[in-house]
Amino acid sequence: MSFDWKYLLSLASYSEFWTASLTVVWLSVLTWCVSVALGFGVAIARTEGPGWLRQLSAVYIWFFRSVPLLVLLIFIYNLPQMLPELRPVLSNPFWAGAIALIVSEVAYISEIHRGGLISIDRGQHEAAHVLGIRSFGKYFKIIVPQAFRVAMPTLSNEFITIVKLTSLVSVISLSEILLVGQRLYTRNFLVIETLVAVSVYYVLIVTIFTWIARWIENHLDVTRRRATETEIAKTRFEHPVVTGERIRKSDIVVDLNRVRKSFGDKRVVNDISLQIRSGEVVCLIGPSGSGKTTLLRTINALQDIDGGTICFHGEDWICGDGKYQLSQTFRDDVIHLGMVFQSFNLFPHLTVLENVTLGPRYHTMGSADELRAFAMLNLDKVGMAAHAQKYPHQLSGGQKQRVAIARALAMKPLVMLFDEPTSALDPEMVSEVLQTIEGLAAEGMTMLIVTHEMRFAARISDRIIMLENGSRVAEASADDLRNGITDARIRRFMEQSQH
Ligand SMILES: Nc1ncnc2c1ncn2[C@@H]1O[C@H](COP(=O)(O)OP(=O)(O)OP(=O)(O)O)[C@@H](O)[C@H]1O
Repeated sequence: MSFDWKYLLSLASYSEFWTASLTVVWLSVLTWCVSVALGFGVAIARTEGPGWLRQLSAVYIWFFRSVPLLVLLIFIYNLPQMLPELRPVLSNPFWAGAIALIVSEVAYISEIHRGGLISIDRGQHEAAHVLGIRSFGKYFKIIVPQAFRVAMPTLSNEFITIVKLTSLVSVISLSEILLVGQRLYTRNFLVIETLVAVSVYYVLIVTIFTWIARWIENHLDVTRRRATETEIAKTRFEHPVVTGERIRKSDIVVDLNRVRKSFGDKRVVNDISLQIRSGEVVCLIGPSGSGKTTLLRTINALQDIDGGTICFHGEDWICGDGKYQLSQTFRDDVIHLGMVFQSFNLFPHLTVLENVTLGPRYHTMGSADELRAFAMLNLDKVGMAAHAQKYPHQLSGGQKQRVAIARALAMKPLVMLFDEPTSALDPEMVSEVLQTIEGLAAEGMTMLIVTHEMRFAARISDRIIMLENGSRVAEASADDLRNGITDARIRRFMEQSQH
């Protein structure tokens, strides 16, 4: 028996195949889109939810990955026998098929999303925290877009799997491509030719969607975008003083009282009390591992404490005595503490301008035009206005850190916390960041800075506090800094660090 080419070619214009192809496309797109959306919910519940929700999502994933799709299809299609009220929906093979596919795919796709979610650096969550962006906004604007980009190649692969899985829906009589083919060859017995045509229709669909997926992947990949510099008229920005003139006020902005923190058996912060007054610049110095970063991070609750209390502007803020507790206003007020991280923690999927406006826009701190203007003003202050339309990967380390400073300033903070802002920078980029911080000090910004840059610390500080093994061991006052540091321990440490 010879291969019937003429018959095969005639199937190219067989309208039932085209109708069935549209059904397959519609069913696959619907399944993929709904499963991608619901899968995110399950993945977030599995990674971040309370214990019971994590368990529930784990059981869902385990169960529906174990049940064969064919069994699920037949079960759902026949469910109206038990629950007749479901008949209007489930007696339609398209909807029964779509529901079975979605229920099964959510289990698989949520695991793909989980891979994307756990690949996102912890620093992204921390940056959202210090900008006061709460869970929903954080996931919607920061985490999910990045996780989606990471998961996209596997998700597009899953789409192709779904296209092929739709052929199983023929068991509940949905007229998809395979069923149309089966009906044909049971009439004409041209099995091979008909199955070749069936395959060609599937290949066509998969090819078109592979192109579309590649286009989406490329579109989401910001590293492919060209860097564009923004033309800036030099006189355009007026720089208001950030926190008023540099006057020593008596009001205490941050007040730490006997703060303690241990990791396991190791006491990392040991009964530290520290007051920072408005307009004051305090540097924390000390050997590596002495607890400087941990102490700084307790102030905005990036790190919890085991004991002691922290007040912000005279109000109870964090309590570590007994059960660790944040004040009721903490979530609203945390935006008044600007934070600059060692590793910048810029949002890589957003432009420089979008990075700086994200927090103020989330908190509706003004109209879009006002926020854009204020962001440009802050970018100009740190010398980055010309780079407003670039993405973080298009910047040097020093430039990234200056954008991070502008992002913190855009929230109009009352105090800025710097966690070793130059440690991740090449030596030639350190000075540009230090100059920016010195500019803020000159404007009267209240700052607490963890640094290993001793000359900078001596130049900029009103006070230097030295930690060792988690304890506050020495202090250099404003007088000391003006007239020469008398404390031998600080002097020795600063001299050693400069060599
Ligand atoms: N999440 C954590 N879990 C366990 N141990 C931690 C954690 N964070 C910090 N530590 C430990 O706490 C100690 C103090 O760390 P911290 O980063 O506060 O020191 P540091 O003075 O800032 O050091 P460096 O100057 O090197 O950054 C170190 O021994 C560190 O290993």
